[in-house]
Amino acid sequence: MSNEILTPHEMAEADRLAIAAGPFSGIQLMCNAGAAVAAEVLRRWPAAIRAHVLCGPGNNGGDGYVVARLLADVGVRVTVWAEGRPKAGSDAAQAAAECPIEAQPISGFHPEGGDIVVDALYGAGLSKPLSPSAVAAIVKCRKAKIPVVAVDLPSGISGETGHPVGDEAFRAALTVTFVRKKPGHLLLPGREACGEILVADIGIGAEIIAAVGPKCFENGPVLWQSRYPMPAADTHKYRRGHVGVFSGGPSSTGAARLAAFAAARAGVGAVTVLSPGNTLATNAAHLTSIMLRRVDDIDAARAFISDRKPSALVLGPGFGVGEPLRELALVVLETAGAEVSLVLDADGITSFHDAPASLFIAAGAKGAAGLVLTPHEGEFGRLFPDIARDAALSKLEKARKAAARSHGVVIYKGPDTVIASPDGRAAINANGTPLLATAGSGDVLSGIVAALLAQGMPAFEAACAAVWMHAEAARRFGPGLIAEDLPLALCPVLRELLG
Ligand SMILES: NC(=O)C1=CN([C@@H]2O[C@H](COP(=O)(O)OP(=O)(O)OC[C@H]3O[C@@H](n4cnc5c(N)ncnc54)[C@H](O)[C@@H]3O)[C@@H](O)[C@H]2O)[C@@H](O)CC1
Ligand SMILES: [K+]
Repeated sequence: MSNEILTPHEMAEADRLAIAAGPFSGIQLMCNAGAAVAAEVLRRWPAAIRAHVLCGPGNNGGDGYVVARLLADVGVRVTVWAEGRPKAGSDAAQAAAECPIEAQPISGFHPEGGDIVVDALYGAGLSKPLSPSAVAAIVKCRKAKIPVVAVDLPSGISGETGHPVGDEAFRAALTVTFVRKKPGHLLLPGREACGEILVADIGIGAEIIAAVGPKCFENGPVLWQSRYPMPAADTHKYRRGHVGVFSGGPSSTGAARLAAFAAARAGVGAVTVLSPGNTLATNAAHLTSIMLRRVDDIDAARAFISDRKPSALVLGPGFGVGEPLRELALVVLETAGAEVSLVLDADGITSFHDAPASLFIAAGAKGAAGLVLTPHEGEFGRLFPDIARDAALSKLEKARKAAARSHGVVIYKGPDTVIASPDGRAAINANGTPLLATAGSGDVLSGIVAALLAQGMPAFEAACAAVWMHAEAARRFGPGLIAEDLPLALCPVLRELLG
């Protein structure tokens, strides 16, 4: 299964190229799409008494007329409820003409228990909030508690953003989409409105998708496994990279240790916690295989970087917001060298609230260290306030703009984490779990990212892999998870990844 994601615009381009290249015409693609939906309805609900097919005026409705015809052909009692009529001469008009069932106005739609609803009102072409009669249909489905199968997307949800275009959208038990997923299938709340998602092949081949050139992917091992650092038989600890984690002051050392433990579990050969003098004893009491070095100021940080040549540094977790952090981050970016990466998290992001440009300029300079930023929603708003405020942008587009501006890979965290690279590539993570909404889980993520960077994985792939592994570890551990559990919970995930 391919992991590319097509924006609705790219999907329209794929349709156009496919129709031009043949062998399928527009109406044949529509028939293939309708056939895929009808087959899935029959497979899952073989005993359904009656199917209601809601058809809109565009090609989504066209798919619906095909579904209605095919279900009726095999003896299902089908009623078609239409909102608007297809434009004369369109593929949808042909599909409606070939459907033997007379469409009735959607206002008369009245489902009952045991029925199935096929929602083919609007898909990629949704351009405004749903009409009152479409909203009434949603309410009737909800009250009747009957399964809804969405064609392409639950009507009301934007395929671009995953947000409802108005106040209401269908909630489907199953969404059958075509060719590839769209961002709205993976971004919240669209993901929840879709129910189970099935991607049907309608005859648009991989060469057409390659010609469209999508740059967005569903995150998963297929995307990055070939770049995953496999330890060679003759490796030794420094060949597996060295991560340095800056510790905070006396009351906040735990975050750095969480990142350090996670980095160690994620396969880096050596990890050093860089600790101010007043926290050395606390850190020492909790560390065994992880090294500890006193770092009280910029000079000591510079000395560590030049003596011990770490390949990745984590700065921010528990460190404290302010000028010392800003200075340290800029020194690392400006002097550590392009072979070193800096993961800036938590306080590391908030510290640049008033001066984000200084960070972005330093990260964009020739020879600068690599930068990975890991903001959650609040931190994202502090670093990129104008992008965060722009309601027209999807989370995907926000992350992409932030990556381009900051010259860093951005991990925009949340239940639908988006990872974006300054080169325009992006991935939407789909294995997130509410179990990760626990204190310290972000520190662990930073440690995993740093470990993969330190082992030579390219930054975008390292960020994607870390996000996926972090969520996978949480899922497998299950309820009761706290951040301390996550590093050890990585082991079964790694066992599978490393084969
Ligand atoms: N060749 C193709 O392009 C294919 C398209 N397919 C289907 O085509 C769909 C996209 O078709 P369209 O681009 O025609 O878009 P839609 O069918 O989603 O809707 C477009 C029409 O609805 C109107 N409209 C949009 N929002 C409305 C609202 N809230 N209330 C009232 N009217 C509204 C628009 O003005 C336009 O007339 C896909 O979602 C998919 O289901 C499939 O048949 C596969 C092949
Ligand atoms: K739909």
